[in-house]
Amino acid sequence: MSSVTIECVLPEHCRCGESPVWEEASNSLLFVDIPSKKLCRWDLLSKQVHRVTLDAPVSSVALRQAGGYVATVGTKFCAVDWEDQSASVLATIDEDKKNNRFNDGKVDPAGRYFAGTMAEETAPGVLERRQGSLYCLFPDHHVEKYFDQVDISNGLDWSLDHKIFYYIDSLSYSVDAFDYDVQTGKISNRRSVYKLEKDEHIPDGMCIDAEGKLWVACYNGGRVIRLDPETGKRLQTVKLPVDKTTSCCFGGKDYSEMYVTCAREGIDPEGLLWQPEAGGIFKITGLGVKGIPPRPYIG
Ligand SMILES: O=C(O)[C@H](O)[C@@H](O)[C@H](O)[C@H](O)CO
Ligand SMILES: [Zn+2]
Repeated sequence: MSSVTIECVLPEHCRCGESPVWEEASNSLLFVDIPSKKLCRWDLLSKQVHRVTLDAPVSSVALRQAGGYVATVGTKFCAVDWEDQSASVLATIDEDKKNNRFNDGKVDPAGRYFAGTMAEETAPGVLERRQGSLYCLFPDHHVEKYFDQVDISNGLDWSLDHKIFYYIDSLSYSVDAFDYDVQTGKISNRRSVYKLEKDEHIPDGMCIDAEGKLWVACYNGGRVIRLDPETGKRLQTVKLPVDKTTSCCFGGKDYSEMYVTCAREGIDPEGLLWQPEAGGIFKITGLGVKGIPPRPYIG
């Protein structure tokens, strides 16, 4: 039995850290700090972090096959040139909803960029309900809307055989599944595969492991949980020394380490006394399971 260890590897004070993505080519972790409008890259060997500030909240980032990255910035899908620190717009969504912004996003097994929206929060978890939608940016840069009525669009990933799309609307306290057609990108047949328990609080970011099990970061729950989407059972709970865990991904050597982002915003000074590392990047080792590489957007 390997033993699980948890370490804060980067004492960043992210207001809302999110969207961790491992970039093998640079041996680094990408992540965003949404309200700070920052896209960050942390180099595993040098331990240096580079930050690019954009002109609107950056809610997710993904690799791009053509080089650089893609990111969801405000209500735009953007291409990001890391060298000259610029973002160019690929598509704009929710133009009729002035208070909306993108939230979590990820690239599907065929290289399409999925991301959902939400109304801007006045405080963590406080927002106008059902304003969000789920979108997909296709390789030719056209966008399709899949559904609306979303509260906080979050956690997304695909099954290892690419036949299921997993999705979280946080305030439904449910992890959902859809049938997935990887040829067309179409989703159908929504159902719930796991309902969160009270002490798990709010489901946020999610990733799949190499055994097809789901890892969900629990906002306010201070943990990541491992779920079997076939049986609907929780298999494991890993607690972290911070409350507002937001998302997780596998990375490092052979994708054998898990990286977890979290938020500092919304914690009062008293709370910060017992969780001084809130907003940092955490690394979990010894899980005994690996992840899979992130896919690049192919447009
Ligand atoms: O990171 C996100 O997904 C949202 O942008 C955050 O604001 C929080 O998760 C939310 O506050 C939880 O309720
Ligand atoms: Zn999130």
